[in-house]
Amino acid sequence: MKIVEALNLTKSYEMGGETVNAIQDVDFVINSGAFVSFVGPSGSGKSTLLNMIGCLDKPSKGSLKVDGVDISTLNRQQAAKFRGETIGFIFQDFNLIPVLTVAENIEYPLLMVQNWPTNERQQRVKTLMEAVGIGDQANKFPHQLSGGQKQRVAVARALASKAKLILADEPTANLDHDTAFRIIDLMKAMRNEFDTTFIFSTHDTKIMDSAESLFTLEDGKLSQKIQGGQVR
Ligand SMILES: Nc1ncnc2c1ncn2[C@@H]1O[C@H](COP(=O)(O)OP(=O)(O)OP(=O)(O)O)[C@@H](O)[C@H]1O
Repeated sequence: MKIVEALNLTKSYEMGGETVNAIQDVDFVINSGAFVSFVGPSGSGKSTLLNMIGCLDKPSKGSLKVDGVDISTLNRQQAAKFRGETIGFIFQDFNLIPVLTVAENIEYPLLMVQNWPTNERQQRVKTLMEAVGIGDQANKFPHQLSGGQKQRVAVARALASKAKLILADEPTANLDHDTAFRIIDLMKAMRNEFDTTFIFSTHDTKIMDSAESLFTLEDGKLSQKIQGGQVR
């Protein structure tokens, strides 16, 4: 099943009278359950592309379907609901809420977006903390954690509401090399365990080898794919 399908996808920005084509006429398909990376240098369009897949931004031209929904047809409210139900996010700077504990950070999307009963919520948080290897950190606050531990919390939070698709924009950019590999391995293990799809971006050529499918972006164009990805 296709989880993301892009056809002639283009995103342009107007800057001081000039048009910047951040993504230019890109076609690709990502299947459910894939572990995919978009790789490219700074400014190649990775964030622009992930923001569109995450329904945070709309295409200028072409079509983009996520879980079968043409995202350009959604208004702000519909996009927010769709995101909450379908997509989890992992950020390079972790984006944990500093005044909440580890367990509360993971629980947060279940409270804000989905109305789960208390006992199910707590069980879900416990399961995820154990799955990502932070079962003993539940009551710590983000500032008491290492970078790798913070990103483990963020991975658990992204999985909390059973998202079909997890988007991670440069998830290893603020981690040392070994920790970066461990986080990518963790994401892959979580893909297997929780039956979701992971799409991450990176400019790190060593990290990208961990992806099962790889798309290369250059100046907003998809120039290459390796392994199981499909560029049409
Ligand atoms: N809101 C915006 N307004 C104008 N131009 C933008 C905007 N967002 C991105 N761009 C331009 O689009 C191009 C792609 O940017 P994008 O942030 O997607 O690249 P990236 O590959 O994610 O880079 P990085 O690795 O540095 O985050 C760049 O030329 C950038 O300057």
